[in-house]
This record gives sequence, structure tokens and C-alpha cells, in this order.
Amino acid sequence: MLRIAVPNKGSLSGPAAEMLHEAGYQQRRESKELRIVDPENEVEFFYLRPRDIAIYVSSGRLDIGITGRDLLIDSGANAEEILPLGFARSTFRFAAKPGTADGVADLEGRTVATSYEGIVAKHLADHGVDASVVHLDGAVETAIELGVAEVIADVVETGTSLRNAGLEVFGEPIMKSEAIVVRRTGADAEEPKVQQFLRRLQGVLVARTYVMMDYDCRVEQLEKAVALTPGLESPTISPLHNEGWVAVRAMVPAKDAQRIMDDLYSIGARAILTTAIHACRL
Ligand SMILES: Nc1ncnc2c1ncn2[C@@H]1O[C@H](COP(=O)(O)OP(=O)(O)OP(=O)(O)O)[C@@H](O)[C@H]1O
Ligand SMILES: O=P(O)(O)OC[C@H]1O[C@H](OP(=O)(O)OP(=O)(O)O)[C@H](O)[C@@H]1O
Ligand SMILES: [Mg+2]
Repeated sequence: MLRIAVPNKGSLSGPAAEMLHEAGYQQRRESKELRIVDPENEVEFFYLRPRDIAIYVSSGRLDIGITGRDLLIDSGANAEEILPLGFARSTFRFAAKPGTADGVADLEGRTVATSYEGIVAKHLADHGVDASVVHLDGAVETAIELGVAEVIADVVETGTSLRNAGLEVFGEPIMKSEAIVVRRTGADAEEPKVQQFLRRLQGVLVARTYVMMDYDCRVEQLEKAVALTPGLESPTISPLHNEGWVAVRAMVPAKDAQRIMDDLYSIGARAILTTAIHACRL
């Protein structure tokens, strides 16, 4: 039975459960459940604090986990990223009242408040800057107003929390994060159950990113049409009963679908349809 750690709270928890559900796995029915078994898929899910997940996985007691890249790096755990999942995207940045600092070099001798001490300490050390780091559990934006620190380092997504606190980011982004799948560093990459789990999640990612496009076009326009819809490997071309016409079927990126439909129409393609992909294995 594959043992998988899933975030039980916070920004990662809802989208992770949704993705697992889309991948065909049973998920917990209520938020107090700490573990469930999905016997049909031979998987056991453990609902853990996102910050602890890399540590459980590195201990070898759990096979894989879903967490944030920033949390993995902050933990220093002996675990590695094996698949990015595209949700809970954020950047990790320094921020302060306008005019406080322009970059990491200005932090010498100052105090930085953060929930991600590991990332910040390493970043300061990498830049040869000696500054104090104060650990806070959350709501770090308030630390400046209350005089606990002059500078914070925190997760930024829309920037609303910083704006509301009258703060501005400065310097280069410290890192970019998103939800990821982790496993113990050096664990068997070919383990069939792990591979099957990853294929299912990759299937969800593809189904979310692509749509299926079907259209009819004249044989003379086929090369141009195929250049617009090359598909992942190669489009399927089928003969139509009307001589001189073919039907084409190809996957296209969902974000480009409307533009591609316009371009196909303008070269004479007709009956252009897009349909959602519910699941796939590439
Ligand atoms: N506003 C946000 N937008 C996108 N991702 C976020 C946001 N806040 C946190 N994250 C990401 O979620 C993960 C943090 O998990 P955590 O459980 O701490 O989330 P949280 O939403 O901050 O929860 P909590 O309410 O417990 O602080 C990190 O990978 C972080 O980059
Ligand atoms: O740029 P934004 O879109 O405003 O998002 C970033 C904010 O979201 C998270 O806070 P959360 O709500 O998790 O509270 P926390 O500080 O207690 O973790 C993060 O710590 C930032 O404060
Ligand atoms: Mg938070």
C-alpha cells in the first residue's frame, strides 16, 4: 500500500484534495479525519501539517507527499521534488516600509521576521550578510508595525497583505514556489506504485492544461492547419465522405484555443469544436 502525505490545512490543502479526487483517489469526507485508506487504489492518505510533510517523507515512513517547494527547502529535510503541481504558486520576498532597504546587502545588522527561517538564514549566508532572524508563526506583516523587526521575508501572491500593511517588496525574489510532490532523496525512482501515482497526477495536469480540438478542412489547407495544431505528438487525420476534405483532431493548450480557432477559420477550416479532456495518460 502506497503511503501518501497530504496537507491538512492552509492554501495547499483544498487544491491538493481536489487534484487527488480528480485523479480518481478517495479523499476524506470531513476535515478532522487524519488518515484514510483507499483500498481500491491501494493507497493510504495521511493528513499532516504542510510544514511537516517533507520531514515525514524523509524519515522513510511515508512514500511520497504533497507540500510547497518553499516548505521543502525551509525544512532542510532529506527529500526531493519529483513533480511540480502548478497550484499554490507564490514568490518569497523581503518587504519593509518604503525606503528601508534596496536589497539584501542593506540588511547587515538588521532584524528580519519570517515563518521561513531556514530559507532566510541560507539566503543571508549565501550573500555574506549578517542579520538577525526572528521566527514568527504567521501574520508576519504586522511585525514591523509592532516593532519586532524592520524587515520581513514572506510569501507573496497578490501582494494584498503587504499593501494592507503599508509595506513594499525590495530586492530580488528569494525564491518561487508552488505545490510539489516530494519523496525521500534517492528513493527508488522506478517503484511502480509511485510511477502510477505520478502518471495519474500528470494526467490531471494535462487534462487541466489542454483541450481537444476537432475540425474539418480542405486537403490543400492541411499543412497550414496542422502547423497551427501540431498536437502533442501528431494530429489524427481522417478522410471525410466529401472528397477533398479531411477531419483533424489534436490536443491544443486551453489558453490558446480561441486564437487557434480564429486562425483555423481564417484559413478555411470549418466545424471547429473544442471539448474538455476529463482524464488522460500520455
Ligand atoms: N496566499 C497564498 N497564495 C499562494 N500560495 C500560498 C499563499 N499563502 C501560502 N501559500 C503557499 O502555501 C504553502 C504554505 O502552506 P501553509 O499551510 O502555511 O499555508 P497558509 O495558507 O499560509 O496556511 P496557514 O493559514 O496555516 O498559515 C507554501 O508553499 C506557500 O508558498
Ligand atoms: O500576497 P497575498 O495574496 O496577500 O498572499 C500572501 C499572504 O498569504 C499568506 O498568509 P496567510 O493568509 O496564510 O496567513 P499567515 O501569514 O498567518 O500564514 C502569506 O503568509 C501572506 O501573508
Ligand atoms: Mg500562512
